[in-house]
Amino acid sequence: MAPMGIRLSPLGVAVFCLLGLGVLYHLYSGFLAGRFSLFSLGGEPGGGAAGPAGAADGATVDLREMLAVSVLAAVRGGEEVRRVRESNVLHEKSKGKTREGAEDKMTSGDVLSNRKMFYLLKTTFPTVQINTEEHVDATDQEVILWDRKIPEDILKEIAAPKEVPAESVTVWIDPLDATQEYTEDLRKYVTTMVCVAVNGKPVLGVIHKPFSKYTAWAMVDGGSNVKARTSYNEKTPRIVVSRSHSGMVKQVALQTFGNQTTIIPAGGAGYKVLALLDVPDKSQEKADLYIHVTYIKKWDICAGNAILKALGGHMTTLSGEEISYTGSDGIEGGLLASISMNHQALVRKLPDLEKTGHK
Ligand SMILES: Nc1ncnc2c1ncn2[C@@H]1O[C@H](COP(=O)(O)O)[C@@H](OP(=O)(O)O)[C@H]1O
Ligand SMILES: [Mg+2]
Repeated sequence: MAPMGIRLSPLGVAVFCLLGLGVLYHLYSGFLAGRFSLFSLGGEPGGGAAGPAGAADGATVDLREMLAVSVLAAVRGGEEVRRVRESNVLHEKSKGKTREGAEDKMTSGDVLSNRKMFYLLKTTFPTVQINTEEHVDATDQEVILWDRKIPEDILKEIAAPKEVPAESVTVWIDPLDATQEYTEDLRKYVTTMVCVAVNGKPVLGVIHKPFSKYTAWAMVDGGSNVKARTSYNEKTPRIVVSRSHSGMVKQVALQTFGNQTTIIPAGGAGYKVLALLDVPDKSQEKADLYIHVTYIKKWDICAGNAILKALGGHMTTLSGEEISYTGSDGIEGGLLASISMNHQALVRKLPDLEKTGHK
C-alpha cells in the first residue's frame, strides 16, 4: 500500500519505468554514438574529431591547419618516393614530350606519392580546389586521416589560426620534383612540395627532401622554419639553372651578368629555390639567383614562390610579372627568383627573350 491511500498497480509501475528508460535511451544514444565514432576515427573526444578540418560546413579553412597538413603530406609522399627508389623498381614511363622535346617522365614514386599527398589533403579539406601534377585515380581512393596535431615549430611561429574562405584557396601538389634526376639516382635534387594560394597569391609553401629528410616551410605574414642567407653576390651572381630543361638559359645568364658568372646546373625547381636560402642540408648547393627560361608548371614553382615571398624575396616571370596560381597549369614567361636583392633592377638587366630569340 502506497502513502495517502494511493494504490500503485504493478502494470502501471512497469509502463512508467519503460517510458523512463526510453527517454534516457534517447538522451544518451546520440551522445554515445558520437563518442564511439570519435574513438574509432582516432580523434580526441572534446578536442575535435579527425577528418574534415575547419568550419563544419567547410566554408572556411584555417591556413595554420593547412600548413600542418601540407608538411605532413610532403613527408608522407616523401616516404613513398624513398621506398620506391630504394626498391629499385621505378616502373619508369614517358607521359609524352615537353614543348622542347625532352621526355616527360613518370615513375611509381610519382604516382604513389601523389596518391598519399592528394588524399591526405582532400580528406582533410574536402571543399578546397587541389591541383596536382599526376592523375588521381578515383577508383583507388585512400582515406587518410589527419590526427589534428599542429607541430610545435608551427605553433611557436604562428600563434593564432588564420581563417580564409575555402573557395578562395587553390592547393598545388608536386609529388616528386626532379623526376628526371630521380630516374638517374641523383637523389639530392628530389623534393616533394605543397603550396597553398589564396585568390591566386602564393601564401604558404612546403619543400621536403625525402632522402635527407629536410623540410622547409613558410607562410606569408605568418612565419617560417627557414631564412635568407646573410649575404648574396648581386654583381657576379652564382646562378642556378635547369640541367635537363635548360633551353638558352646559360647564354641569357652570361649575356646579362658577364662571363665571370658561375652557372650551377641542377635538377628540380624545389632544389633550386632552396639553393637561394640558408639551408643546413649538407647536400644542398648555394646560389644567388635562380633563372629558368623554358615553359614550366605551377606545381613546380608555387611552393618556392610562397617561401621566397614569405622571406621577403621574389619569384616573377623574366619580365617581372607576378605569377597567379589559379587557372591554367603553365607559365610562359620564364622565371627569375631572388632574395635580398633589387629584383626589379635584375629584371631590367635581363634581355627581352622574345626579341633575342633566347626562349
Ligand atoms: N620546358 C618544360 N616543360 C615542362 N616541364 C618543365 C619544363 N622545364 C622544367 N619543367 C619541370 O619543372 C621541374 C624542374 O625542372 P628542372 O629540373 O629542369 O629545373 C621539373 O618537374 P618534375 O620533375 O616535377 O616533372 C620539370 O619537369
Ligand atoms: Mg616538379
